[in-house]
Amino acid sequence: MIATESLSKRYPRVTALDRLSVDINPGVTGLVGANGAGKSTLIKILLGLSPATEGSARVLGLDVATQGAEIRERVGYMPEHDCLPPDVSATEFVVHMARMSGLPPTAARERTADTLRHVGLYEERYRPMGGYSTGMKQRVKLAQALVHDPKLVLLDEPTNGLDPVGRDEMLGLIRRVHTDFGISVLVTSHLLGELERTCDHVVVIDGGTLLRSSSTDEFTQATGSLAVEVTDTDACPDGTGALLASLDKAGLTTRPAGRTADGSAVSGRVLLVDVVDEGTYDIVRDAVAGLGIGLVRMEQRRHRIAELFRDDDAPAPHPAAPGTPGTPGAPAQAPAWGAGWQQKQKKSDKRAQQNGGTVDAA
Ligand SMILES: Nc1ncnc2c1ncn2[C@@H]1O[C@H](COP(=O)(O)OP(=O)(O)OP(=O)(O)O)[C@@H](O)[C@H]1O
Repeated sequence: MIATESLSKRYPRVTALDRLSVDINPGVTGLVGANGAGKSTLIKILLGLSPATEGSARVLGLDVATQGAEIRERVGYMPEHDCLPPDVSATEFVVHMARMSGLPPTAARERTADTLRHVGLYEERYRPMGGYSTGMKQRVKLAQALVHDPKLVLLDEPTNGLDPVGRDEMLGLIRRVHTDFGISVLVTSHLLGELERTCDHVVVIDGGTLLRSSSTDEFTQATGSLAVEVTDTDACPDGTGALLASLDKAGLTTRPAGRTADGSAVSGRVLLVDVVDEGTYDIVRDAVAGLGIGLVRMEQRRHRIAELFRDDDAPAPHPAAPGTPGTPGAPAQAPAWGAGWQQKQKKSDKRAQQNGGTVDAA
């Protein structure tokens, strides 16, 4: 679908992309990076809207340097910024965009009605868009990207400004763009966590360079950890603490399941136990039975993408205080960016500041 080869984009004071080589296959791909990592720059180059300084890129086999117009005929684009005229309705706007893409009037109207229904806009599609909520505006922006039935859509931060429910709905819609219509998707986000549920593949960039490109499964593959949750009893009022001590004594390595951005544990009732071999399961079971407490669950645990980008030297998690409230069964609320990402984010922010509003005409 997309192939870049040593792609660079240099502005007078900032290198937005630095020799980026990446291949993106059909499906739903997440392009993730902190603010200023170069995501929007890459999208603009892929659409043939901004020339690369060095290197090359092909989209659907077409050269971005010379075949931008052909690419834009076949590719839908949802920009990050608010681009909707306030005085026209969603229907008028999307019909207009469909006509601009070359659809005849009747087909443009039919496709508009179908697409707006698909993104969940009904009666309100006849109202001026100036009165729309952020969620409704994002849906219109998605609809105009889909209306000409492209083979690929490039979605720049589609969940920006949405509340958690709105984010989930938008991510569900994006997933269905591929499953229902077979349209491939490249979606950018600075939130790692939201992409692991939506994407088949994730490309991570930082400071314009490729950090990692792998399938979501590879990112989150099963680890050698067991998540264990136990109950308390009158005889053993801190079941988790007692189990931790018992497993430590048996020579197993244990730690609390999660930590917040400041490194403190949030899921005090869930312990992670490193699996040494099959015998680990028996040791945990016997320890629970020996303490006379109940076993709520014992399951193989998967990584969350954000965990892979935590600094190794980040503060170690503290064992939870007895009785720390937690959500049994739910993974700990990992920060969108681990400590490593936060440092990189600061670097990127600094880079953006250094840029000091310099705007390249490109
Ligand atoms: N026209 C421009 N002129 C000069 N510098 C630019 C221009 N466009 C982008 N940059 C700089 O290039 C870097 C990458 O910007 P880009 O918009 O691609 O990042 P991004 O990952 O999309 O971040 P965001 O999510 O904040 O938009 C930033 O440092 C930005 O300030």
